[in-house]
Amino acid sequence: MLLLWLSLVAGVQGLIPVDNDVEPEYAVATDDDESTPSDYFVIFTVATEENDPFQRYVRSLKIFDMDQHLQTLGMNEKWLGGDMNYPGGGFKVNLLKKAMEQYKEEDDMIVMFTDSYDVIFLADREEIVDNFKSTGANFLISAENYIWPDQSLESQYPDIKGKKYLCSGMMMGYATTFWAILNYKEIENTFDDQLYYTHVYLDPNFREKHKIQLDGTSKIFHNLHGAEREIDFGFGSKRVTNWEQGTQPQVLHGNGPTKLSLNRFGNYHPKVFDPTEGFKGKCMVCDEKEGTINVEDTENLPTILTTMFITERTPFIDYFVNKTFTQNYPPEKWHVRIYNRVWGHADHIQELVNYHVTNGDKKFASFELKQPKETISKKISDLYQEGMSTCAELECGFYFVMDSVITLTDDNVLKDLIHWNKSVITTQLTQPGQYWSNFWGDVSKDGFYKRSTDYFNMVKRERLGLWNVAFVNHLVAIRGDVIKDKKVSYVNTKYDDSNYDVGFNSNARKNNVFLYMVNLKEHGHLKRMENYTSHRVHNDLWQIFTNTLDWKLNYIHPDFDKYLTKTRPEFPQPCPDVYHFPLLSTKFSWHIIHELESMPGDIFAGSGKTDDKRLQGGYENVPTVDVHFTQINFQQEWMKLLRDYVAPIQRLVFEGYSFHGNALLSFVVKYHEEGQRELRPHHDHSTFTTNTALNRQGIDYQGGGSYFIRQNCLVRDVDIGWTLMHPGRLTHYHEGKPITQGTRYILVSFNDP
Ligand SMILES: O=C(O)CCC(=O)C(=O)O
Ligand SMILES: [Fe+2]
Repeated sequence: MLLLWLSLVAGVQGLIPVDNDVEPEYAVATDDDESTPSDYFVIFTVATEENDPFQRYVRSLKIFDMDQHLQTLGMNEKWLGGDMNYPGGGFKVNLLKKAMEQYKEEDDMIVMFTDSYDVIFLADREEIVDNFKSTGANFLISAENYIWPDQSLESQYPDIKGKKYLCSGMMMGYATTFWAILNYKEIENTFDDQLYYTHVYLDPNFREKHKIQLDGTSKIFHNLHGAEREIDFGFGSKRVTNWEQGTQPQVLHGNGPTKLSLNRFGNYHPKVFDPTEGFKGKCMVCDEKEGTINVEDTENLPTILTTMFITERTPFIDYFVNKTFTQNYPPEKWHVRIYNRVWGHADHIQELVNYHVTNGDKKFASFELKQPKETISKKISDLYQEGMSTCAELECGFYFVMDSVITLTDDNVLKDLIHWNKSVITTQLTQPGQYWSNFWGDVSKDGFYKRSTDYFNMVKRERLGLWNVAFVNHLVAIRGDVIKDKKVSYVNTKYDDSNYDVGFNSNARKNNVFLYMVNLKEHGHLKRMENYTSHRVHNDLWQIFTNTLDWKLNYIHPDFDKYLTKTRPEFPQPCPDVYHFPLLSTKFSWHIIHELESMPGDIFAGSGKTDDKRLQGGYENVPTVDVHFTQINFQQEWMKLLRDYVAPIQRLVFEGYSFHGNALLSFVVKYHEEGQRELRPHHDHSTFTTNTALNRQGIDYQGGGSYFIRQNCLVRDVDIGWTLMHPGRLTHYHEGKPITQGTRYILVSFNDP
């Protein structure tokens, strides 16, 4: 026994690197030692490059401590097995034959062969070997429902339990048997390997002599093609189960058109994500450090290129450009490009560039702005492709595509994506309150959207993790080496120019590039681009219905939310029952003034008289020089603002009353030293009034202010966007104090008249 034992161990040395300095202890090994014969195991695979699916394969082996058994054949060698899309692969058989020669007499050794790009392991060696032994076979080959590549052999297949046709992507058995199989016949490199094994299996004498079986019931191997529905996903700690056969397969093969299915299984198994832990589940792979980039190590951060693409008219374009420029990344390692294809944005973009680049303090590694005169005649896909080639020329470590449809609300997006070190990755961006996002869980045959079973769980942010998905766009980080190796491209003649992103994703999938989406952290969202008007100066002001969240980010005062949580006694009250809070942003104030002042002629002219045709009664008791929101079609927008932001504050400060949502008169008042300077004492035609400062007392004008006569109280120094809220038709008899210099703008709304 001991003699045989030693010869076995000699074989093991070929599999596991042995440290020569260590005294070999195996000669005195006991049965439960590491090097018992059950250890005598090797897994072969053939792979010519260490791409994403190969890394997934190796990780699945590592999870079960089996990577030590792996021998990869053909790595970095030229593939001689013909076109992978057609029958071929005899090359695999010949590589195996060469590698197996050394084990040809090892009759206790168990050898496994699997494909790697479309295979994952789901169990450990012990379970696999035990299951193998329980079959009584000397050699076990995986089975499927379809005959390939030679249908004419149909009648020769023996009937067995479960699936009866052979698939050569996964097999295992004793080394001596495998050797016999590999030597059944000579095989050309370009001959089909599956057909080779089929001939072996369909030779009844050979099959019986060598006890060759197919694994018809997925005891070990499960091929997904035509058998996806037999499989119960099993989650995290639970196993993938073939409920039709009552088995728990240990190796899963995404053969044929089931690659995306396998990707989905691979999002959970082995030990990738466990949705059973807690409500949201647990991303197990997210905790793995191996292969990731430490983005805290600023010295060693990769050089990057970010490219902003503006290919359609975009609301809140300045927010998009600003948030890109202010990302947290060392500028000396950061190249920036802008491709603008929209004439209407050209001047604005130039201004933003002047601010951030020409006059900014960040000195970028390089910068270029391409305006419509250069970009408009080019195809969109060519612009994206050009950006990518620039990245290759600049030897960048990562290339970021950033489309103007995105809104980033976080400054660490670049680093957070680089961290994962993936070939292609995005962060989940979704239209607020919608299921429209920047990734697809699955694609149909034609390459377009298809819902995956877990898409909603991700979009609703119920499952947070790192996901291998079918399609990503709008914010995409692509690793430099993937670009250099030409595995990704925006050029794809199958799709028209407007579907440049569909073409990109299709190319990537074809080239075994995984497309990741991470949703651990909320980095931003997507805007809606439809219904965007173009006839205003500040069209964004009218976006409160279409892009409500962006409207808030841009036009509501940054401190507004803090006041929602205050109690009434905490609320600033400059005069009795006159409350004071930050409502609108400085940007809103500037935009609304600018919008009115850029209208042709003088839109304020003609107002300020008691006869007022704009009013239903045609008469205004205490007229101001003003513009009513009805005049600029802003009334509905303003009412929404009242409902969404003013009403909750009103309920807080005037307890027991609830805003009815009416406001017939909302207007911008202009006091000017040469026009109307003041407003005489009056009551407002409202239950409560809001009065918002749109410019600065002491800078833009002198004097002014709201004076509450009965309370003998003047409020003068109101910051931009801050709003006074006071009772209207009773108790707060008030006047507008005269300005002594400049122009004063206020926004007044008579609420619930
Ligand atoms: O000038 C002010 O602050 C008061 C304006 C006012 O009372 C009004 O427009 O009704
Ligand atoms: Fe008033």
